[in-house]
Amino acid sequence: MDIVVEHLTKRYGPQKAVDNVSFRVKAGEVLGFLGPNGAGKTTTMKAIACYINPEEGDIKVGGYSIKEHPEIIKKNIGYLPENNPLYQDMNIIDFLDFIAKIHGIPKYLIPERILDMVRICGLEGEKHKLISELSKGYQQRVGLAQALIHDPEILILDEPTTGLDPNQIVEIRELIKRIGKEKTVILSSHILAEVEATCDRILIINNGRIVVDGTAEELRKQAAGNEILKLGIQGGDVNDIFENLIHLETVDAVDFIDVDRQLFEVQSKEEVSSVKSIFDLCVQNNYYISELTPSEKKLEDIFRQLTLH
Ligand SMILES: Nc1ncnc2c1ncn2[C@@H]1O[C@H](COP(=O)(O)OP(=O)(O)OP(=O)(O)O)[C@@H](O)[C@H]1O
Repeated sequence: MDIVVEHLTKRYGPQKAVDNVSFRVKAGEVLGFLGPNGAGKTTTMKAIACYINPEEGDIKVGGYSIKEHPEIIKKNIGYLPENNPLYQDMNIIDFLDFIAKIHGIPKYLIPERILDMVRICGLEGEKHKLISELSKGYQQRVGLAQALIHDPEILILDEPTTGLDPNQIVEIRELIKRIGKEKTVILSSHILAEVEATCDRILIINNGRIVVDGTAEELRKQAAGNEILKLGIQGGDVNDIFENLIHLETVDAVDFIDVDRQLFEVQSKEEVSSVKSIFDLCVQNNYYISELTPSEKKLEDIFRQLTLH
């Protein structure tokens, strides 16, 4: 089932939490929804899961509008809300049984569905424990199990690794990746590395508006701009080398990184590379290159650049 979000706007009082947002998620895709606190991620996800009504715009899930057929959409969506609200005084089996009944799963199918969830979410060893006795990581697995029990085609996970320790984060990401092979997943996070590790595509939202839509690779390219090289040159006076570099036709700017080690940062002009002209310069002057590496802008920097207010 494809998800099509069209001109979605949601206001809280005078504030637009989501402002004319449009995007599409193809069936089978794992989409990372990324943004700083208060960007509008939860609001958008709640609207897709039919928990809130937007003032303007529409969302179609498998062709069904959230305005006309929320009951059909809810059947096809599994939702893990932020902070994962669970009944602490129930054990896992009873809790999943309760959720299965809410979803209207036929009684005779429920035991099998619960066993499937326990297996898929790795809950075998803990299944008779009270939820309050579980670690945060296992509670999150129960949250995933409740979202999956009615076998929805789409899974919406709001910050699924918040509050987990590093080992639990890795485990939950692995689990999401496995589930993502069979489902359409939208996952929100404000951690870029998480989205990059788990998702096919990234959507960045800021102040209620989409600022980027693409793969991590496209995002890097879009923000990469001009070529930047970290360059080490030996065999000549550091200031002469600097002067020679700055006069190369392809070079826009040169900076010292480390004078003693004769390391420079060279920025090329738009859409050209300076690698060949640097090489020719070294040959002409009997210099030699001790280091030449393109410096890649980190995704983290790109994210900050795009979401700075
Ligand atoms: N029920 C509400 N009443 C009033 N304002 C709200 C309500 N829910 C959200 N907002 C506001 O809407 C904006 C978007 O909130 P939202 O929860 O969608 O952001 P988010 O990207 O999920 O943030 P976070 O990462 O902090 O969870 C915020 O400014 C928030 O304060």
